[in-house]
Amino acid sequence: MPLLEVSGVAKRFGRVVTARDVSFEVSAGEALGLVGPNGAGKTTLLDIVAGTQRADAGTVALDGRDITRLGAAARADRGIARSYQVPRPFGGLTVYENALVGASFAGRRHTRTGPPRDARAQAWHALEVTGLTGVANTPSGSLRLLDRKRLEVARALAAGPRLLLLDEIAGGLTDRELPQVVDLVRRLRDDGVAVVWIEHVLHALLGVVDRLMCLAGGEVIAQGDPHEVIRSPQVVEVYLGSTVDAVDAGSEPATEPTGETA
Ligand SMILES: Nc1ncnc2c1ncn2[C@@H]1O[C@H](COP(=O)(O)OP(=O)(O)OP(=O)(O)O)[C@@H](O)[C@H]1O
Repeated sequence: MPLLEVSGVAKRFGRVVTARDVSFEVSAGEALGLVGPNGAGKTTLLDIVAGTQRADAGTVALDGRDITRLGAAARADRGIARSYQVPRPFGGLTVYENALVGASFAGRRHTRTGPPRDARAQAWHALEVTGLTGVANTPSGSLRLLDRKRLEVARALAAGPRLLLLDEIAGGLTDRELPQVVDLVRRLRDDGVAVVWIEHVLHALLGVVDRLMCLAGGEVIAQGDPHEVIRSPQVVEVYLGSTVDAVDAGSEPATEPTGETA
């Protein structure tokens, strides 16, 4: 049984259709890459899985249980965590305190007297995994971009997710920084966390994901083996254009810049 099962999801904002009968599955410990042109509906799809947006139609199931009607907090309780495209840590809090906020978001661990011990341990573990223990006491507002991206993952990870939804965590990073993020996602996946990763930095994605899905105009136009997907004529036409041969070599599709820069 797949860990996540999205079936027949539809969503529109007025005339803008962001999902039209979208279906996909993710197994435990599997990494799925999500690509597509700007405005294709990728982030909205992540929102629908995380429960921060309601679909107009379709279902979302986790472990075979329908969670379509559950809100974001209840889904977090069940093991879904997400990062946001533009990291917005609580700038006045330290890196550790930000991770602790993430750990406390997992409702089952929250008590009226504050975060219990295992939340603190979980927060510290998230900093260890993401390589942030050296800046644990640094105010997060003063972090460089790479560490802000790591903190965004750490905050999500601190909630102890089984399914981690990542939204463009590689955007704006340098060629020297990128492999660190790729390695981080790979380790999480290898530790058994299922990952759905939206990313325009294709060669970063291709270094990790088991499967790739391309969304355009709210429709899944290809999904499957990553290298087959990037060579699919439809994906080349609507997303990659003439850069397809260069993608494996490290170039990126010609999209509008969407991530923030350093
Ligand atoms: N809350 C909202 N209200 C109205 N329109 C919205 C809302 N959220 C998203 N949209 C619109 O839905 C479309 C899809 O947006 P979405 O952010 O899901 O695309 P995306 O594929 O993630 O794009 P990008 O690669 O640029 O991040 C866009 O046209 C966007 O303007």
